[in-house]
Amino acid sequence: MYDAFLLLSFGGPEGPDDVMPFLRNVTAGRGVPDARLAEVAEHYQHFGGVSPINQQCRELLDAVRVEFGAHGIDLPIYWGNRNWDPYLADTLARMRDDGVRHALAFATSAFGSYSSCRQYLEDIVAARAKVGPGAPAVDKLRQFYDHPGFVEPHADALRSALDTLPAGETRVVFTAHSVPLAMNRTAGPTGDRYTDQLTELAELVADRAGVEGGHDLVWQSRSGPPQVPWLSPDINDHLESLAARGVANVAVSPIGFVSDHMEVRWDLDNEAAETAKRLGLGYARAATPGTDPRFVAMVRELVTERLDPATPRRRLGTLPVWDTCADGCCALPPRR
Ligand SMILES: CC1=C(CCC(=O)O)c2cc3nc(cc4[nH]c(cc5[nH]c(cc1n2)c(C)c5CCC(=O)O)c(CCC(=O)O)c4C)C(CCC(=O)O)=C3C
Ligand SMILES: [Fe+2]
Repeated sequence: MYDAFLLLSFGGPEGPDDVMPFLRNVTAGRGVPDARLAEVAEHYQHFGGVSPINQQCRELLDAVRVEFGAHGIDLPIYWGNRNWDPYLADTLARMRDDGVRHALAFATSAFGSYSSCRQYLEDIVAARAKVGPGAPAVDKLRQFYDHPGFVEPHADALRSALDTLPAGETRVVFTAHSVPLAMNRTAGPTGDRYTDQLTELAELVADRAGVEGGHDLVWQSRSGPPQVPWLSPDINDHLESLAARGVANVAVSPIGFVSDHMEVRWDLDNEAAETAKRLGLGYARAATPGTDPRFVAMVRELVTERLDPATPRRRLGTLPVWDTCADGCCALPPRR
């Protein structure tokens, strides 16, 4: 039934001149103030205008190709992005030309919510419409927030980060991309699925990393106009509270991310690390899954379970997951 694999990702600039056009693609019609765009543009320019996400996608594709080969999965592999080259519509046109009829898509986000799930489904619809007759059908793989191939690399990375910290009271801080409160309210079939999944994932990772004495879940990389409420606290504000409480060290686990996106490289490795330094907090940031063999095997398992319904569907969490999202699930929240 399925005849191709598609990596569906966010996309990112590949040089200084790409940065502003990329940011305009991301924020078209989203009401993000120019001042915020200028600030984020600067983050990208610190890296020569190159987002780390593209290289990470290429590495994941290479690893998936090897993994498929080792497990006899004979699907051609494609890559298409929402916001930058290779654009999804161009990829779908190429797939049509290659004779692809029905692809399985792995999106580089583990969670529900408009930004992390529904928007990818809309990207598929829009790209198919642009390609027109003969565009391949594309089915997105299930949300993998609680798959052991995602949980275990995060847990091991947290353990390693904890092991680098000096003596003293250490707090484990899980972090994910903030979203508008209204977006969390429409996440999943009954709302709040984004925060519920992250809350459960934080517990799964903390358990497996042997964390004792509790942990926090906080938010980062807030965008949008200041009068719109987003998930809080922000990680930097939270570090202030921890320092005020006399905590000596923080181990930061970016469970909201599959790889070291700009939000990890800049907002954590630079901004949050500086905040910690200013406050005299010891700081260690845990690695993201990237191309951890368990994460790559997870991608293959998610494909296999769709090719062969007899395949066990591994997961550790308790919230419902499904293959096909209902209409209106993770809807775009109303703008005020
Ligand atoms: C939930 C979520 C994820 C995680 C799930 C997932 O992975 O999908 C995510 C990922 C990413 N977000 C990214 C980049 C950006 N996100 C922006 C803006 C926004 N993100 C939002 C949410 C999310 N974003 C939202 C609600 C906005 C406001 C505008 C809107 O409603 O859409 C902006 C505009 C400037 C700004 O930050 O204001 C940029 C540049 C990159 C690429 C990074 C790289 O280059 O490595 C990645 C992986
Ligand atoms: Fe984003």
